[in-house]
Amino acid sequence: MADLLITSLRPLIWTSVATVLVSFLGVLWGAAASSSARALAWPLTEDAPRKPQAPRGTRTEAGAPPNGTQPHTDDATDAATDRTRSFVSGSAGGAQPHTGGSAGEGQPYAGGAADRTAAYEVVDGRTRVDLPVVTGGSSAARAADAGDAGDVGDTASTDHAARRMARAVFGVAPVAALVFVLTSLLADKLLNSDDRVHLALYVAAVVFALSAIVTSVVGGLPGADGPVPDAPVALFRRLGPSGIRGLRFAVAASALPVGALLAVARVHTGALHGGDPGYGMILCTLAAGLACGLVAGPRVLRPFSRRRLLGLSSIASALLLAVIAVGLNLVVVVFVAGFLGVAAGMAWASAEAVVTDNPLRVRTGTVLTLVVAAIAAPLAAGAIGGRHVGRDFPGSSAALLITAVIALVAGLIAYRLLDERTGIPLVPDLAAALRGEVYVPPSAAPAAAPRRTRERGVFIVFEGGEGAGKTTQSRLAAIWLREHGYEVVTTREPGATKTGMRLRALLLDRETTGLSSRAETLLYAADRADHVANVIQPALERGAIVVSDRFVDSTLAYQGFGRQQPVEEIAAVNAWGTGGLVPDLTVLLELPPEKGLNRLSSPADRIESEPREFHERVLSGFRALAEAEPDRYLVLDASRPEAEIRREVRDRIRDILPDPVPASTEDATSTFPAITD
Ligand SMILES: Nc1ncnc2c1ncn2[C@@H]1O[C@H](COP(=O)(O)OP(=O)(O)OP(=O)(O)O)[C@@H](O)[C@H]1O
Ligand SMILES: Cc1cn([C@H]2C[C@H](O)[C@@H](COP(=O)(O)O)O2)c(=O)[nH]c1=O
Repeated sequence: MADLLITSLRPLIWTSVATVLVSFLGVLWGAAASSSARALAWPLTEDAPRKPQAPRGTRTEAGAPPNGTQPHTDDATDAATDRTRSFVSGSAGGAQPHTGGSAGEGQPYAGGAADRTAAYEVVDGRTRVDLPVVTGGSSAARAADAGDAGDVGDTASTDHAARRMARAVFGVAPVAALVFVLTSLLADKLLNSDDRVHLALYVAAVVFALSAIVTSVVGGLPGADGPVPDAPVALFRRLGPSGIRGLRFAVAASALPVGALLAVARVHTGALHGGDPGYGMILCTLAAGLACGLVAGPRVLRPFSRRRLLGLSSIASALLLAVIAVGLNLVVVVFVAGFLGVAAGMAWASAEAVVTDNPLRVRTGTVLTLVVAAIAAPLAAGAIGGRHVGRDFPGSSAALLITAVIALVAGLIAYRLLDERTGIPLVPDLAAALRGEVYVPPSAAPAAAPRRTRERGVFIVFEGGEGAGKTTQSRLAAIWLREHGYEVVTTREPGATKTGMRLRALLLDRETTGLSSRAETLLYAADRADHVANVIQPALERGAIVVSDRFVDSTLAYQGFGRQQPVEEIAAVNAWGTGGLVPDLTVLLELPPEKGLNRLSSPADRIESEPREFHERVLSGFRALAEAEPDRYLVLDASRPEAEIRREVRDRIRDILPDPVPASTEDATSTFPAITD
C-alpha cells in the first residue's frame, strides 16, 4: 500500500520539483536582467522626457526677477501653488532674520533687500546658476533654471532608458519559452523518456511561457520605475565598510545552509529511509519556504531595522540547519527545511533592501555561495560518511552540522557588523515592531534635551512627510497671526540661511550620490545650527513668533527612522547644534506617503525619490515621536480639507499664544487684541 502511494506520488513530486526549479530559475533570470538593465543606466534616448529650458541666468519662479528686488507675497494661494518659493535670508555680515510686518504686507521669508541681492549674486547671466536660490532642490528644476538641460535629460532619461532596456530584455523571453517547448517535444519523440520527466518538462514549459508573457506585458519587474541606481560600487559604498563586510557574512550565513541542504538532502533522506519522495518533499518545502521568505521579507516587521532583520534571519538559517542536521526524523527535517527556506528568503530580501536599489550583487553573492556549499557539503558528507560518525549519526548529518556551525559564526559576525541600532535592546525593539511601531528608547525622546529658557517669543513647527501641507498650513497660520498683531517669522528647513541654501542644494540634488547616512544627518544638523543661530533664536529673543516648516523631528524621522540610524544619538547631536531649543508646539500633519507624493508637482528630489518603505518608516517615526511627547504635538489627519486643518491649528495655537501687547503697555493703553476667527 505504502509502495503504491509512493509510486503514484513520485511523478507528482518530480513534476512539482522540476516546475518550481525551472520557474525559480526563470524568475531569477528575469530579475537579474531587470536589475542589470537598471544598473547599466543607459544614456539619453530619443524619446526620453526633457525638461523645458529656461534662458540662462534667469529664474523660472513667477514674479521673482534675478535682481531680487521683488519680495514674495505671502498669501494662501501663493503658498498652495508655489513649491519653489524663496526662503531667502542672510546678509553679507551674517544672516538677519526677517521681521514680520503688519497684516497683509508682502513678506519674504527672511532677510531684507540687501540679503536677497547677496543671494542672487551667484546668478551669473553669462555662465550658469551655481546656487539653487529658489528651487525645491531638484536637480532637474535647477538645471532648467540654469538652462542646463543636458544634466536634466541625463537624469530623467536614465530611468526611461533603463525601463526600455528591461522591456527589450524581457521581450525575448517568449521566444525562449517557445524554444523550450519545442525542445521538450523533440526530446519526447527522440528519447522516449520516462512519462514523469515529460510531464515535468511540459508543466515547466507552460509555467515559463506564462511568466515570460506576464513579464513582457508588464515590461519590467516592480521597482523598475523606482529611483535610478548608482553604479553598484557606489551603492555598496553607501553601506560603509562594516556594512559591506556584514552583508557578505550575512549572504554567506543564509546561503550556505540552503546550498548544503540542497546538495546532501538526497543522501540524508536515504539515511533517514525517506528515499526519493522524502527528497522531493524537502525540496518542495524548502522552495515554498524560500518563496514565502522572499515575498514576506520586505513586508513583515516594517518598522524593524532591515539590517537587524538581515542579521537575525541569517542566524536563524544557520540554527535551523543545525536542527535539520541533528533531527533524525524525516517529518521534522521536511518541516524545518520549510522554515529554513523562510529564514533564508527573508535574509535575501532584507539584503536587497539594505543595498537599496541594486540587488544584483546580493544575488550574485548568494548564487556563488550556494554553488560553493553545494560542492563542499557532499564532499564533506562523503568523507565523513565513509567513516560513519556513530551509528545513528550519518555523514550527511555531520556535514550539515559543520555547515551550520560555519554559517552561525558568519551570521553572528554579520549581525554585529550590520547592527545600526547598537545600544537599543533587541527584545523591546522586536516587540514594538510586532505591534507595528518603532521602538524609541526613553532616552531618545527629544524632551530629554534641556529646554533653553527664553524670555519671549513662541516657536511653532510644522512637521510631516512629503506634500502633507506643511507649507500651506504654516503660511495660513502666519497670516492669521500677523493679522492679530504678532510679529511672525516664517522659515523652513533646510535652506533658510545663505549657507543653508547651499546645504539644501547639496542634500536634495539627485546627483548627490553616495552620501553616507551619517554625513546626511550632520549636514541637516549643520543647516539647523545655522538656522537657529541666525534666524530662529534672534527672532525669539525679540519676542516674535517663529513658524518653521520642519525642525529637529524631521531629522529624527528621516535620518533616524527612515535611514534606520540610532535616533537617540541623532537627538543628542541636534540638541547640541540647537542649544537644546525645542518647539512650543509641533503640528504633525499625517498623510500616507503615496498621497503626499502624488500631491507634488515638481520632479522628485533626492529624498522624495527614496523607496516607499523609507517614507513609511518616516511616517511611523513621526508617529512614535508624537506619542512620546503628546503635550508638545498636535497630530492632524492631513487628508482632510485645508480649511478644517487650518481651524484646528488655530485652536491649538490660541492656547499657547502670549499676550501680543506687553503688560506694561497694556496697563497704559488697556488694549487687548482678541483673537477670533
Ligand atoms: N489639505 C489638503 N488637501 C489637499 N491638498 C492639499 C492640502 N494641503 C495642501 N495641499 C496641496 O498639496 C500640495 C503640497 O502642499 P504643501 O507644499 O503645503 O506641502 P508640504 O508638506 O509643504 O510639501 P513638501 O514636503 O514639499 O514641503 C500643494 O499643491 C497644496 O495645494
Ligand atoms: C529638515 C529635514 C528635511 N529632510 C528632507 C525632507 C524633505 O524631503 C526635504 C526637504 O524638502 P521640503 O520640500 O522643504 O520638505 O528634506 C530630511 O530628510 N531631514 C531633515 O532634517
